[in-house]
Amino acid sequence: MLGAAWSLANGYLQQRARAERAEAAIALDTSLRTLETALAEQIAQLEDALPRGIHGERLSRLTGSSPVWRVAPDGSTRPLGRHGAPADPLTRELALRALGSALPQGELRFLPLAQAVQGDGVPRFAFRHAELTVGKLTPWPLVRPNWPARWSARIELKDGAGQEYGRFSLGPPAGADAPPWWRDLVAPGLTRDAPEALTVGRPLGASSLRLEARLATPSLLPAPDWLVALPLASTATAALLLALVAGQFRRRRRLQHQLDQLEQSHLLMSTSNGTLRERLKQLTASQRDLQTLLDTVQVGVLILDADHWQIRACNQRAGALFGCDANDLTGQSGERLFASDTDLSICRALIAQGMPVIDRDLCLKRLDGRPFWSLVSMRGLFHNGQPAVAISVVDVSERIAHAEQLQAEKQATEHAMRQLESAQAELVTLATLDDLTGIANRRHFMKSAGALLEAALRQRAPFAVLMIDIDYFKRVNDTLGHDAGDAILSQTVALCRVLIRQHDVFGRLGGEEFCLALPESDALTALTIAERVRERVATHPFHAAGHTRQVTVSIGLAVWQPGGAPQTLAALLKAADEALYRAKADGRNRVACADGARPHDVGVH
Ligand SMILES: Nc1nc2c(ncn2[C@@H]2O[C@H](COP(=O)(O)OP(=O)(O)OP(=O)(O)O)[C@@H](O)[C@H]2O)c(=O)[nH]1
Repeated sequence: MLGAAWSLANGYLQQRARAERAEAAIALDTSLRTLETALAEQIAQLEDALPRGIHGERLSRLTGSSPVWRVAPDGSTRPLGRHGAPADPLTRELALRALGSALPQGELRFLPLAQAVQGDGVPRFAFRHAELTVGKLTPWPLVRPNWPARWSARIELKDGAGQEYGRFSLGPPAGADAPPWWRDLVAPGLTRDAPEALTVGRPLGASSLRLEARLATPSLLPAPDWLVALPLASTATAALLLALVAGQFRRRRRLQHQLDQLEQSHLLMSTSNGTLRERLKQLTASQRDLQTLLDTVQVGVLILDADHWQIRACNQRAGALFGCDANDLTGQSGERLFASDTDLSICRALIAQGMPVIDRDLCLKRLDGRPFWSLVSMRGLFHNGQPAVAISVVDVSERIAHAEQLQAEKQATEHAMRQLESAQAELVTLATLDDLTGIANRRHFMKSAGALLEAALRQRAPFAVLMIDIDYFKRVNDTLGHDAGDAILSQTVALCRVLIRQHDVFGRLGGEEFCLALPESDALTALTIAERVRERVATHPFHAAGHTRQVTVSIGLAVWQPGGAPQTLAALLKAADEALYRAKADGRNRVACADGARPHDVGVH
């Protein structure tokens, strides 16, 4: 009897040990696959959230959460997801009541909410899928094979304030036979799509959403009938069984320890993913800020791929500059934006050599072919991991047009200034020079000679004047005509100008009468100059009106000597005029000195 009982117990225990090992392996495999699934989804979320270009699609918003509850052997539950809801007391209660000391370990996992904000501004949420994973089942001694039929899960969607937005259930009505999908659902590690999508048709508040999953209250499971026979076994068999059970419990603790380690890893991964998700949110926000900034600035920005110079992205200003929508500009060849092939070649060569193009005035072309001047900068960079070229464009057409207008106005002003100066010079000439001879007129001579005399008086330097008059000039006019007289007047002045010094002043006082002011000239110097003039004119053959004429001049000389009484120009000229009168009276073609100059007159015939 004892041997048979031992054999029976031993066989049973070996069979049970095999079953538990198989279950443990399944549990491990399930946990690993759960981790892989979570990891794959996080990677998918990361990829979805990666920026797709400056003007690409709107970035996906990471919303919702992936609450995962793990039911521990002591009946406690705790969330594994970063945003998981707190452990549900009802779930704990259910687990304890249903399973006693042989608890199933599993996860309720509702993966993640897909959110869509549609045109009416109402957010809609739907479960992508939900899964219930039972990590470990212990069929002995309390759980019967049909226990899953007594379970169901009710899922509620609530916001942070507890406002409910919808609910649905997983599982058959209590007491009904389990349909095939429910058996599949509770099979270890199996993931099942949610039976229906849940749509929330009204706006949500600012608070975040959370999911609550509750297990419906199951019936307490009755103990199997054969268990009643156990107290009838012998004390030794019971002791042996208890020892074997204790060994199984030790084995079970080891497996539990491994599962706890896995759980820790999962928790760590969830925490890391939460950090990553937070970082992605920040990146998304900064990307949004950057996009807003790019769309706000008045600088056109384009990103071209480095190989083909095809436009990958641009901001709205760039679209406006090139006369189209930014989306229409994307995909175009960047080369067609250049009005000059030479400019294009130079820019491409510089970028290819890794050199930036900084603030170049380039003529670019709108998509309809109209050129416009712009200030362009370019440099190479990496965009979405690919070598690219960033181009900034500032329209300077108005500035250049304004500069050209200013240049035209400047040239017009300069031309007007030149005309004014010319007119002014002409006026000065008219005001100061004699029309016929080109020497100073009477007014200008009086002014200039007066200034020279004042300087001479201050410096106590001698100052002389010569009054020159052509002899018998009336006869010239009468015999050769007035024009010939003009010609002889001009020629006489030209002869005299050759003989005078740079600082001397020569003027026509009227008619055929001229005056020469000689600064720093005493009587002898003035007399020498006067004599040269007289002789030069007298010996010059004048040609006028087809005739050759001899002309002579008479000269009156007056001098102010240092030490003498101060003289005025008028007084000096009067004295010179009186000397001239004497020269005429004495026979013309001679030089006569005023009183106080030379004591004698000089004459040559
Ligand atoms: N062609 C010409 N003749 C002028 C000009 N100004 C004055 N005359 C003439 O010069 C002549 C001056 O004559 P007079 O004052 O009598 O003197 P003159 O004939 O030179 O005789 P003397 O001076 O005494 O030797 C006049 O016939 C004027 O008409 C001028 O600008 N051009």
